[in-house]
Amino acid sequence: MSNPVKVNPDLQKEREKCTFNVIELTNVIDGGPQKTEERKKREDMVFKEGIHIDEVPSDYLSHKEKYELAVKKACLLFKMMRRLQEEENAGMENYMALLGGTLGTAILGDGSPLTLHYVMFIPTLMGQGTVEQQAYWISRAFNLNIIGTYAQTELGHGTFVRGLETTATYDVSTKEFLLHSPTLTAYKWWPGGLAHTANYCVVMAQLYTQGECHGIHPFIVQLRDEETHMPLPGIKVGEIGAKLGMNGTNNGFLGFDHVRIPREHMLMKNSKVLEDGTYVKATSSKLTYGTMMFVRVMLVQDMCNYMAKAVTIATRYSAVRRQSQLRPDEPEPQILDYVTQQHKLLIGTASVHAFRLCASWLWDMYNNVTAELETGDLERLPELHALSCCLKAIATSDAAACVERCRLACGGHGYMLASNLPLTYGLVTAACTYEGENTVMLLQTARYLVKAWHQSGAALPPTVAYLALARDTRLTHSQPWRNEVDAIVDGFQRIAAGKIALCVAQIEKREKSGMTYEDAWNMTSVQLTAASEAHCRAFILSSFQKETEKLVKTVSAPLRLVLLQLVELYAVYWALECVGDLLRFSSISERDIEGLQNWYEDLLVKLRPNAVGLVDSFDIRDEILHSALGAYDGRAYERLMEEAMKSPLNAEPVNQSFHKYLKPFMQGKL
Ligand SMILES: CCCCCCCCCCCCCCCCCCCCCC(=O)SCCNC(=O)CCNC(=O)[C@H](O)C(C)(C)COP(=O)(O)OP(=O)(O)OC[C@H]1O[C@@H](n2cnc3c(N)ncnc32)[C@H](O)[C@@H]1OP(=O)(O)O
Ligand SMILES: Cc1cc2nc3c(=O)[nH]c(=O)nc-3n(C[C@H](O)[C@H](O)[C@H](O)COP(=O)(O)OP(=O)(O)OC[C@H]3O[C@@H](n4cnc5c(N)ncnc54)[C@H](O)[C@@H]3O)c2cc1C
Repeated sequence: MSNPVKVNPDLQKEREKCTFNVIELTNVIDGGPQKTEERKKREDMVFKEGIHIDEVPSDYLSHKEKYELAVKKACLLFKMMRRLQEEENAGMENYMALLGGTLGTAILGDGSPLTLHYVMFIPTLMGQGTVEQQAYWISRAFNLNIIGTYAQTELGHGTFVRGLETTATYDVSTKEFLLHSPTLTAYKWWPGGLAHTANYCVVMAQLYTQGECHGIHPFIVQLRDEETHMPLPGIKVGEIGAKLGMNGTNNGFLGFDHVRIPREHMLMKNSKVLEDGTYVKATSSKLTYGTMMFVRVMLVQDMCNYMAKAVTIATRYSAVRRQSQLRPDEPEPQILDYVTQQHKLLIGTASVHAFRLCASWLWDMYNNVTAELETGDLERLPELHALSCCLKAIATSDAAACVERCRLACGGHGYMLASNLPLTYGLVTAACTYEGENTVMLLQTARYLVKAWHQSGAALPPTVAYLALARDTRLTHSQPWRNEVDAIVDGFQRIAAGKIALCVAQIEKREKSGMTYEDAWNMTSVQLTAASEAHCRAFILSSFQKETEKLVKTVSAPLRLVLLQLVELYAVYWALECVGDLLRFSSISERDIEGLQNWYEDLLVKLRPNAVGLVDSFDIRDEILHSALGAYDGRAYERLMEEAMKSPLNAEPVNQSFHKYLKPFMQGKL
């Protein structure tokens, strides 16, 4: 971390009072000193290229210019990556390392038109293509000889994948599929990079062969001529328009008018259509949903990157900003001294650690289950699906709440685009919808939980094993409450189990009163999402605690203390947020709640001196933070003024609209 000459003195003092070694924590976060060094080298290399430098801040560009800049940056970045690949023979892992961390969030800016190529097109080729198909397509895609995207969502359907309308009908006479959009609502709508960037794409379409529909399957379709980039005959493609955020991603629409593709362009690792039109079924129809699961798993880590950025910006700014009066006759305090401010920010820091550990746990599970799937073992797929759905939902919604809280914590200056908090919010809130809308994701997990509830105890998979214990109602309120992290984890498991039990009972009651199962489910769905959230919170809390306990065995005593305080803070924060549920489902009392509140306030006091050290340890460079408020040197006011001077309106003292409109209007001549 470079230490510029002039650092704001308040920020400097914060750093001096930090009780642990910031670099030690950075190493822990990166996975070891070696990894920190590698990351820093990658960052140096990228920033030396100057790809991140904008002549004019992109906020002042038009929609079209923003797209053109995003394409330019993506090309420069990949030129560099190609060079790297040649020099160091680096593979996909290197791409992930480069773009998967906070560095990725800086280079991609307000989204990139090539993200979908890497995040979904290539993974779909890898996960859904046969060995021959992979050999043919992956190297072309990896070298960017072709650019692809993932076209699933349609104007009429996003969530309900089974309801997609695009058809792929096999014509045995020519051994081709006919891609067609029978209605306006069948138009593909949303895919990133689809509008003007991709020349190929994976299309999810209803497969028809021998007169029968077999559900949705993936097909590779060429969209544009490889030389002229003109859309091919029968392809209607364009951009869907300006959005709340992600305006660099070039989201598009796509319609087909009887477009023919060779039979070999159906990705056939799982299901197949033979030359004579015979359909061969996959071991599970849900394997087609594999890419979505991959991205959901990746998103949990991605959300940590955004939360870490937001909380770094808001915490440093809170150390620099002085406002109001805390004690009479004393100077205005740093806003970080207000306990309400600590309450807003420290939970953000703790959340980064909690989700980081869960993301890593989930990534390992994903890799293990994927390896099992390769051998035909599908046993753990439902558990992984249930966990990735609820973690995707809670990570994205917590991240959106965290970024918004950080923005509000910066007062008016947080509202400035120069703070980088609004753009970050735009990126994060999009993730609440894409890759499975959050309510829908929670209901998928609830479906699994209800099933698990009906299973016998011995057969329960590890992440729901606690249900067996909690199902024994005699235990529910028998144990006295203790104000300890263990008790809070146990309390959350009881909340989850209690809510699932109530949902199951409600559904049964409603069915007995004559409702169909589906209607009873729908009537109970508000409670089902709450049960699912509680299950997820129990999982996050228990993983955060267990993984941190393992981790602290290898760190110095001062750092151990701080990391354990973060676990406590996270646990007590959520216990207080869910105090009604704890009263309902655990043995907690009013007195215990007072104790919890005191414990929480004590933790804020203990963590306050380390607030800046903790965000410094995320080691996010200024180029990545891209914020006038959050830079390492704390020169927030100077930077705000410098950014204001970049406004095109400040290029001239009088704007032409004065002479054209204001003056005539003021003089009654307009
Ligand atoms: C220069 C740059 C370079 C960059 C390089 C960067 C490199 C690295 C940097 C990267 C950082 C990251 C950045 C990210 C950026 C992202 C960008 C944006 C991406 C956004 C993409 C999208 O937005 S893309 C569309 C996603 N669109 C959905 O997400 C639809 C949701 N909708 C469903 O997903 C289904 O529709 C839904 C509801 C399950 C029902 O499906 P359904 O109706 O068929 O199923 P049912 O409900 O009937 O369930 C029937 C049984 O299937 C089971 N099951 C269901 N799904 C299953 C599954 N997946 N696996 C196993 N089992 C599954 C279920 O558990 C039941 O099991 P059981 O019967 O045993 O109970
Ligand atoms: C920025 C962005 C990028 C995207 N990129 C891509 C891409 O690259 N490729 C791609 O294919 N798609 C992409 N999408 C589309 C995205 O995957 C869908 O928007 C998402 O899956 C939600 O579907 P929907 O828009 O149809 O919402 P809807 O399903 O219409 O949701 C609307 C409301 O209905 C509720 N609802 C729907 N079904 C249920 C249910 N069963 N039970 C209870 N409530 C329900 C939802 O909770 C929500 O409140 C992108 C979307 C965004 C915003």
